[in-house]
Amino acid sequence: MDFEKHQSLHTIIMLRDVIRKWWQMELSFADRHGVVHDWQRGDITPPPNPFCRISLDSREGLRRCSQSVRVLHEKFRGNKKLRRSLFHDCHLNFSIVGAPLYVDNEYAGCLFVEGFARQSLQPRDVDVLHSRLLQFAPPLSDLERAEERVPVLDGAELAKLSDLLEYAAQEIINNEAELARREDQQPPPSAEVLERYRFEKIIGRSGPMMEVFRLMEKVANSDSTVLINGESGTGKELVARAIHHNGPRTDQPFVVQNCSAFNDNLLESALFGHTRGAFTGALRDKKGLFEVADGGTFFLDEVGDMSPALQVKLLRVLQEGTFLPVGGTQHKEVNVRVVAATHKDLGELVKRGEFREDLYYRINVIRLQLPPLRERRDDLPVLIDHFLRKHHREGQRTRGLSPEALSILGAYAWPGNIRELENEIERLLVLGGDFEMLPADLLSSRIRDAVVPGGGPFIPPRAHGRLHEAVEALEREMIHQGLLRTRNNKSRLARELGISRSNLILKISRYGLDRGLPDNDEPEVEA
Ligand SMILES: Nc1ncnc2c1ncn2[C@@H]1O[C@H](COP(=O)(O)OP(=O)(O)OP(=O)(O)O)[C@@H](O)[C@H]1O
Repeated sequence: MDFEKHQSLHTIIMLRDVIRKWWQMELSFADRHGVVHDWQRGDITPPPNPFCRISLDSREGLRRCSQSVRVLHEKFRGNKKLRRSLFHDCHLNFSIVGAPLYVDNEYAGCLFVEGFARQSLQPRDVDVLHSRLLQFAPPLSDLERAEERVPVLDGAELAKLSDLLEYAAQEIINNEAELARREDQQPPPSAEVLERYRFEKIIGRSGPMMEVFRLMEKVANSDSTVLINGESGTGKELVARAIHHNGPRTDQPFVVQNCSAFNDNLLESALFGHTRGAFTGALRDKKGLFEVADGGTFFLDEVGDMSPALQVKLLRVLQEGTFLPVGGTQHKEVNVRVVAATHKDLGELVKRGEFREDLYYRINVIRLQLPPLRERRDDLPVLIDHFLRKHHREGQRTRGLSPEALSILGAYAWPGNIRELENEIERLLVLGGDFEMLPADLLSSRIRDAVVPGGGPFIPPRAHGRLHEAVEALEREMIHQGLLRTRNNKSRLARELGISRSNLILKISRYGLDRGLPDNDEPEVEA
């Protein structure tokens, strides 16, 4: 959830004011990973509680405060039934109170207020507090005054604060639903915009692609860093190029580098260049790609595969526009717009400590999510048509696909996405010889077998015989295709089909569809 868009809500402004006036504390937000974005950005309003102020000021203290918030967040995340406020004691033994946020029944983060005591501090408490603080900060000179400034909330006050937090959370949830409703009602992108992307050869007219076009239109003219997320072959590079060509840097270079293509040393030298003698074989100075891209756009593909050392260097380029070539002693300056892409969940990598959190927030300014082809099947006919024209050779008859071939392509899960579809169509055209309509048996066996195990013919729904048998045949087919498409994710498929998970499992077993399928489904906690 993007908390920014709720900050200006009248109710949130009022509640924030009330919390400040009554208790001198701050209303804060942690996202669905338990990350407090304001703190990450260094945007910390100094709390009057001097112990908390010192803690938030120090690197280690901030880490411990964030960890304390994360414990509260884990309690919410671990139990979907917890919808009311909760308390937790922080690393300094003060209290945090938080209220969870749910959007579409999914946990989306929490609102919290921290840094208060639940009863007056005793001299012994102050000593303990002070000694904990000493673990990462210099001694406090005036302990007595510090102690007086700690907000103390008794039971009744605490109940009020919890109510306010729950109220604020409800306001945000309502606002989120309202924004989603308005988004749904937004008019589709203008004909001019669609024409432009058609020119860029980005084909798509499904809902998810319209959303992508709308966002592209917004980001193209800005200079902000963009993160494109999507499985392999979904068109990340194509979209990055279009963003570049539709923005002010279009006359400047567009440079591409895949971060998983080289080992660390080679990648560093490719990105940042090297000086003569920097390593064996470096016979002369060599410009890095960041320098080549100066003034233009740099598309960094598979950014999630960058080593920690290179992540530091990339962060510096993004924050300061400078870098040091390998073996160099002088920083170089560049003005490059970075469009990064990955098929990985960078948030997850951050949690596992494999991707720097500060870099994540720096590149995740605007995120474009490219849908996999299986989630935009409406685009299949236009994409097939596009690739039939694209790979049509001079002198060949214009050809189409037989209905049976089309229905197999329509049912296939396309793990390799548009790249796989394009290759398949190109292959069909080569193999098709003089066929007017390309038949299903020319399709790759991989595709035929996945759709109809054993490679038998695809049976379209019957239009004759007994109704209940035809309905059962259709139901079986839909579940079967769904299992292939979702890779056996029963929770997701049940949601898509609009039936309960237990009902789906019963049907799978009744139709004997559970044989030979990998069991990678995760049980879902029911709300
Ligand atoms: N919407 C689209 N319309 C037409 N062609 C597309 C579309 N999306 C992707 N393609 C084509 O599919 C192929 C793969 O696209 P691209 O290289 O941009 O994907 P990618 O997500 O960057 O893949 P990878 O992560 O494997 O590098 C390209 O030939 C591209 O032209």
